[in-house]
Amino acid sequence: MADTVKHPETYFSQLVPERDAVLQKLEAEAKKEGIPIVGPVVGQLLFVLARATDAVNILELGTATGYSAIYLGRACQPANGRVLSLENNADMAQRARTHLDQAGLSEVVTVMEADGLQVLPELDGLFDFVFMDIEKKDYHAALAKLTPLVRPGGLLIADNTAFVDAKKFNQAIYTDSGWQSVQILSYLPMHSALHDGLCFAVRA
Ligand SMILES: C[S@@+](CC[C@H](N)C(=O)[O-])C[C@H]1O[C@@H](n2cnc3c(N)ncnc32)[C@H](O)[C@@H]1O
Repeated sequence: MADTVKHPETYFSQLVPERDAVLQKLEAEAKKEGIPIVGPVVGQLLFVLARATDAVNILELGTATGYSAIYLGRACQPANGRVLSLENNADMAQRARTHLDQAGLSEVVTVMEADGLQVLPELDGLFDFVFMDIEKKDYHAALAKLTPLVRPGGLLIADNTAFVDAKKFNQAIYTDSGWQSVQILSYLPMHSALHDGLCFAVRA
């Protein structure tokens, strides 16, 4: 059997991607204020997947201060893509807009102050890529509303699916023939909850 590194958590923590000054500032604020941002590993994962899937029409549910939106915006910017990010807290939405401006992404990412559950049925267009990171108890209701907005072959990523509140969503996407999904349980260095889950699903 092949040798594996002795302490994978320590080892992979040394390989966490570098961040620029704006992202580092948001990480410091998140730590100080207890804001549950995705952190640099999931952020880079979103970037890689959005870039790899050539996503140009991206939807995010749950902006907070704009940390994950920066990764999504940077992923689609070269292809002239756009991100619509929904945030129901007015103060957070405003902070995110300021940060996205500082990151040079104000033309790429639109932060809409709205309750995702209410506004989803009113949205037009088909999205290539959706990142869901709102209250986990609302994932199940959000799934029904966002499904018609995802193009066939589009990707849905849901964060924190190891939270008990996400179980109804997990069961629904597992059994829904309209989605092909997979859940990963992983050590994610600098992720908000170290031994958490992530769901990846592609629209049939
Ligand atoms: C986990 S944080 C988002 C973190 C962000 N994705 C990041 O990694 O930088 C969740 C955010 O979703 C917002 N939120 C919760 N329920 C929502 C809803 N129904 N519609 C829109 N935003 C919601 C909260 O106010 C909070 O700012």
